[in-house]
Parts: sequence; C-alpha cells; structure tokens
Amino acid sequence: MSNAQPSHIEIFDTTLRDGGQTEGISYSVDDKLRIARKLDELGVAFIEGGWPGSNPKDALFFEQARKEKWTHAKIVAFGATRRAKFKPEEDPSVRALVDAGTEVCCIFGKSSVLQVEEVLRTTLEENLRMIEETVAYLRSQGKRVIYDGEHFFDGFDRNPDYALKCLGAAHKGGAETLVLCDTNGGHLPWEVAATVQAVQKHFGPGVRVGIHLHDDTGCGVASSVAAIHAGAVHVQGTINGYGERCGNANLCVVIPNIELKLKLRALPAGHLARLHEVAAFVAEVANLAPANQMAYVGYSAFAHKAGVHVSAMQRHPDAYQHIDPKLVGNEMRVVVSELSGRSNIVEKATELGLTGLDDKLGAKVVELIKAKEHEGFSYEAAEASVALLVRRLTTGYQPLFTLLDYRGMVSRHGDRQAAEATIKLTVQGREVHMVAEGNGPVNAFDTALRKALHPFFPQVDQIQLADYKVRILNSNSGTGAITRVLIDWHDGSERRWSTVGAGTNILDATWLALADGYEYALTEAAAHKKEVSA
Ligand SMILES: CC(=O)SCCNC(=O)CCNC(=O)[C@H](O)C(C)(C)COP(=O)(O)OP(=O)(O)OC[C@H]1O[C@@H](n2cnc3c(N)ncnc32)[C@H](O)[C@@H]1OP(=O)(O)O
Ligand SMILES: CC(=O)C(=O)O
Repeated sequence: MSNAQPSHIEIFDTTLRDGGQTEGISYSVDDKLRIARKLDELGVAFIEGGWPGSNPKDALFFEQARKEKWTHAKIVAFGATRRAKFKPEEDPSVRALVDAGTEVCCIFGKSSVLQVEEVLRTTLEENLRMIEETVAYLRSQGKRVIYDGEHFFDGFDRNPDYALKCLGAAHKGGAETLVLCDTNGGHLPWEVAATVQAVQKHFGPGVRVGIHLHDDTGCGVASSVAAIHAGAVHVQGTINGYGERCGNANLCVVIPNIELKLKLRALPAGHLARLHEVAAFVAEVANLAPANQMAYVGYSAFAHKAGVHVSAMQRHPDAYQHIDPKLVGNEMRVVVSELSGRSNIVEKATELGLTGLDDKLGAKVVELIKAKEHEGFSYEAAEASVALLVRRLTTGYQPLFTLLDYRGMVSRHGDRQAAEATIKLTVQGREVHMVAEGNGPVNAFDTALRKALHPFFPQVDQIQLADYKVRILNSNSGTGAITRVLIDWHDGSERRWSTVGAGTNILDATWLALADGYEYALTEAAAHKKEVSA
C-alpha cells in the first residue's frame, strides 16, 4: 500500500447517474430522491444525481434536491466538457451544470487520441482547451470540480503522454480530484494498479487520484480495491453494481473491502452495518430482483447449506465465514435440503422457534427431508413446510385439521370454463364436508378449504396467497413429469411464509402446499397465543 495513503477513502456514488444507464432501470424523480436520502444516511461523500443538461427529469431532481438538507453527502451534478464550437459559458450543457445549483460538479472529458479524433472529431489541442476551460469556468462560478478522465486507461495504454496531458489540463483548470475511468471496463486489476501508480508518480503526492471502473471483465470491484491499495483516494461506483452494459464497480462490495480488508475508513463510524438494507432498498426502488449471491450483502452471502459446514459453524462462528455478517447488516442463515445433516435441522428449528429437537429427532427429520427431496420436494425456500415436518414428527403434535379426501372438477363448454372442488376434513375432531367453485381449480380448492376452516378459525380471512410458482422437474417425461409447487403467503402484516408440494399430479402438489400454508399460519398463531398468555 502507498505510504501516502490517507486513512479515509472518498466514496462517490453514481447509482443515480451511471446506475441509471442500466438497461431496465428508469427512475422517477421521486425514486431518485428516495435513493439519495438513503445514500446520505449511509454516509457516502458524494451522490451524483444525474446530468442536468440531459433531460427535464434530471434538472427537476436538482431543483428538488436543493430544497433538502443533506447530512453526510454532497449532491453532484454531472456533465461533459464544453463542445468544440462553444465557449463554456455559451454551452447549454455547461450552463445547466451551473444552474443545477450544486456545490460540486463532475465533468468528463476525453483522454484518448482515438476518442478525440474519431469521436469528438476535433484536434488534440482543442480537446485540452475544452477540458481546462470548462473546469476553470466552473471553478470561476464557485464550484468544486471532480474530473472524470473518460477512457483514461485505454488512452494511457496507447499514448500515455497525451492521456497525462488531459489530466494535466483538468488539474490546471482547478479540478480537486483526477478520476481515471476504465470506461470500456477491459482492464485487469494489476494493470489498473500500475496505471494509478504511474499517474501518482507523474503528478506527485499533492494531487488526488480517483477511479471509476466498469465491470466488463468481471473485475470492477477487484480493480477498484487494487487501485486503492496502490494509492487512489477516491472511488466511484454504484449500489448493487448497476450501470451501463455489465455495470459499474459495486460499492456494496468495494466499501466493505475498504473497511474490513484494507482497514481504511469509507463511511462514518458504525454506518457499514446499514449496507445490507441500502442494497435491498435500492433494488426495490429500481424494481430489480436483488442478486442473492452478491458478496457481503446478498441474501445468500452467509447462507450455509452443506451439512458439514453447518455442523462446523455450530462449533465455531468463523468456520465457514470470512467476517461476522452483522458488520454489514446481514445475517447468517441455515438452508435445509438433501445436503443437510442433523446440525442444519437443529439450527433451522432454533431459527424457527421450535424447541426440544434432540439429535434423534433431528436424524429422523433429515432422513425424511432427503426422501422427500428425492420425490421432488425442495425445502430451501419453504421454511414453513420444514417447520411442519419437524412438528409432525414431534410426539404429541395434533394437527389443527386433517384431510380425509378431496375431488376436483374442471370443465370447458364452448367459452365457459368451470372449476369445482369438494373436500372432506376433520377439524378439531369434527368432520366437515365442503364444496366450492372457483375461477380455476386452485381457486376452487383454496375457497373450499377457507370455507371449511372459517367457523373454527375466522383468522383465515387474513391469510393471502402472494405467489404461486410451478416447476417441472424431469421435463423429459413430458406431461408425466413431476411438478413442484411453491406457494408464498402473507397475512397483510410483515409476516410471510412459504410452503412446498410435489408430485406427478399438479393438483395434489398444489393441495399439499396449500394445506401446509394454512396449517403453518394457524399453528404458529396458536403457539404464539399460548406463549403470550403463559
Ligand atoms: C462514459 C459515460 O457514461 S459519459 C455519460 C453518458 N451519458 C449519457 O449520454 C446520458 C445522457 N445523454 C444525453 O441525454 C444526450 O446524449 C446529450 C443531451 C448529452 C447530448 O445529446 P445530443 O446533443 O443529441 O448529442 P448525441 O447524444 O447524439 O451525441 C453526443 C454528443 O456529445 C459530444 N461529446 C461526447 N463526449 C464529449 C465530451 N467529453 N465533451 C464534450 N462533448 C462530448 C459528442 O461529440 C456529441 O456531440 P456532437 O454530435 O456535437 O459531436
Ligand atoms: C465518466 C464515466 O461514466 C465513464 O468514463 O465510464
């Protein structure tokens, strides 16, 4: 690590600008403000809000952002150097930067001969003037300026002299940080580190070097960490790695690496534990599914599935984890499956609040889970079915209801479709016979079951199906394949649970998942009531 390395690395978040260049993301102004507030709470140093000269939405974001109080972060307006034909003060895009009213602006300029000659179609000298004059103009308007050297690494590989001259022009204009961008994302960590060191050597210790890396080689995070290790003091990236093409360096991984591995500060003390929540929040607002396997903050980042791992984790928390998940706000979880041993079951039962599970019962549960997974069930995402499986093997468990038989009928006459289900249950020792119609067979079964249970458990009204997923397991068996049904449930509050059924008959698989859903909700509610009144 460089001797001149400060203890604090500046985090520059571009989730709202470069992250907005992700295919599939389209933030509203309100989305942007909500994300910005969350990033401010997290404690990043800069939030790049957008390009005010690009579209009315980004301009409105800055108008709204000006009215708010930002505790930790500076809001940054992004734009380009002036165009060849304009003076800075005449270029509408540069004017929009000034009008955005932020204390800090970030502008990008070309660093490579190819980009200047082929893309800007201007001269190398004019590009240097565009960079210096734009930075100087913004400085004259009272702005702090961060300079992004676009395509810096490509430019430096082909013509280091010219690439350094471009940075020099920004420095001369008054930029406070010179940011080296791997715009095409094609460089590897040791190449990035070597270039950072060459730039530092060229400018000397008084000049602040930053980095902005894209993930086209899958090395965006690794290269960012290598660059910081080599002496960069400012890093740009996005939450969840959103960004153009393959994305930007993922700050949810870069930040913990800075704090926990390089032992440097990136966020205010104690704020790292907010990262998991921020990652989930941004995914939700961006309307993208969170990546479960994301390092540090992913749902599976500290999930243990293999029996050997879970057994070892019970003996020592460091056995299969490189950090304590709480440091980033995440948590350790145990996954139950055919790869489980007793330890998974004991751990999962504790997690689910089930007590009194000894090794003998644990072994019985493991055996049953392995047999059921062989039949097509999968318990990884169906924790309510796991809880019931444990309860059913526990001495003295009395199910709240038991199915005696069911019949389903579906028909189509011309355009008219019909579905009807008949079920026979015992509920609290009484036999109940119920018939219901539905707009499909699942709806008919569900309606019949609700009607049958309602006189005994009126709270079934709150139980709602949230998602119903079907998967064919052995597709080479065609329509005779085993079907797995996974149902997600909620009760209108925060409470959510998932159940599974499987078999060659899709309606039977559905029935198993459906019945588990009601039995779990009612059993857990009854157990909770007992605990509360005890
Ligand atoms: C690496 C990056 O991610 S940089 C950020 C990229 N982000 C975006 O492009 C998103 C927002 N962009 C936009 O809304 C539009 O592209 C605008 C408003 C900026 C420009 O729109 P238009 O004027 O219609 O131009 P268009 O998009 O077709 O072409 C880009 C222009 O920018 C110019 N340009 C590109 N880089 C630079 C630069 N560093 N400095 C000055 N001008 C530049 C190009 O030369 C071209 O202008 P020209 O046609 O006069 O030569
Ligand atoms: C500036 C920028 O976004 C880039 O060069 O990738």
